[in-house]
Amino acid sequence: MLRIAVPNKGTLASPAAEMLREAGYRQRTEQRDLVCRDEVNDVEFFYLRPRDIATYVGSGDLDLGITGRDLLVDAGSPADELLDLGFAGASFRFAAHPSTITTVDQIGGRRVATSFPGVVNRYLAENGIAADVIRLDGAVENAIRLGVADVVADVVETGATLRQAGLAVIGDPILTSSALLIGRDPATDGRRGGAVAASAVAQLVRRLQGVLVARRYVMLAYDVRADLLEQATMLTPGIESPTVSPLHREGWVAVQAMVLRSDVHKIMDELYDLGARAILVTGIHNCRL
Ligand SMILES: Nc1ncnc2c1ncn2[C@@H]1O[C@H](COP(=O)(O)OP(=O)(O)OP(=O)(O)O)[C@@H](O)[C@H]1O
Ligand SMILES: O=P(O)(O)OC[C@H]1O[C@H](OP(=O)(O)OP(=O)(O)O)[C@H](O)[C@@H]1O
Ligand SMILES: [Mg+2]
Repeated sequence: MLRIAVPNKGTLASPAAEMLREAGYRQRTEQRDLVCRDEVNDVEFFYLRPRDIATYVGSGDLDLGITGRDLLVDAGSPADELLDLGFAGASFRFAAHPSTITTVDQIGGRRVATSFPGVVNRYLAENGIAADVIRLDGAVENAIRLGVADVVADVVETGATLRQAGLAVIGDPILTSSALLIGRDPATDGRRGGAVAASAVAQLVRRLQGVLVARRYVMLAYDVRADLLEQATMLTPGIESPTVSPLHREGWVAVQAMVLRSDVHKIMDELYDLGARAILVTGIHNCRL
């Protein structure tokens, strides 16, 4: 049975459970449940603090986990990134009061408050900057106002928290984060499972990839005159190749192709201008490509 770590609370918890549900897995119904067995799929889910998930997966005590890239780097865990799950996007950045520090060079010799000391120390070491890292649990933006630090390093999503604290970002992002599926690469991990576990992991990855594709793409269907088919299918090449079926109406064909959800309105306008009609968009619930 595969054992998988899922965030129990915070930003990652509900989108992670939602994605697993969409991939066909059973999830807990009570917020306080710590374990959920999915007998049908032969998987057991453990609900853990997202910060601890890289540790459990890195040690091999759990097979897979969902956590943020910043949390994975912070833990210094040997777990590998298996799949970017496309949610909980954020960057991890330095910030300070703009009247004090505005460039990364000026961080040397200063006090940096963060709840991600692993990420910050790695960055400082790689860039040859000597600074004093102060570990705090959260609300680090307050550390400057309270005189505990000169610089903060924290997760920035909208930037609203920094603005409210009167702080401005310094330099480029230290890293760009999003939710990941993490695990031990079966090619390099001799300790658990063997072929059966590797194929179970591959199946779970395929299911999650199916959800990602279903979220990004829609199915577009339309009718077009056969002599315009080449031009129309240039607009809708599909992923492999569009499906073209005969229509009862002489000289016309029906076309079906997957298109990016973000492009669908532009493509529909272009197809209409070309002469296509009965242009229909439908959602994809799931897929295996
Ligand atoms: N606006 C955000 N605030 C915090 N974390 C975010 C945000 N957007 C994305 N994330 C990502 O979510 C993960 C942090 O989740 P975590 O549950 O540890 O913190 P949280 O959501 O701030 O919860 P809490 O601080 O209440 O424990 C990180 O990978 C982070 O990059
Ligand atoms: O750029 P924004 O959209 O404002 O989001 C980023 C902020 O949200 C998080 O704080 P959270 O509310 O989780 O509090 P915490 O610092 O106590 O974890 C994070 O630590 C930043 O402070
Ligand atoms: Mg937080």
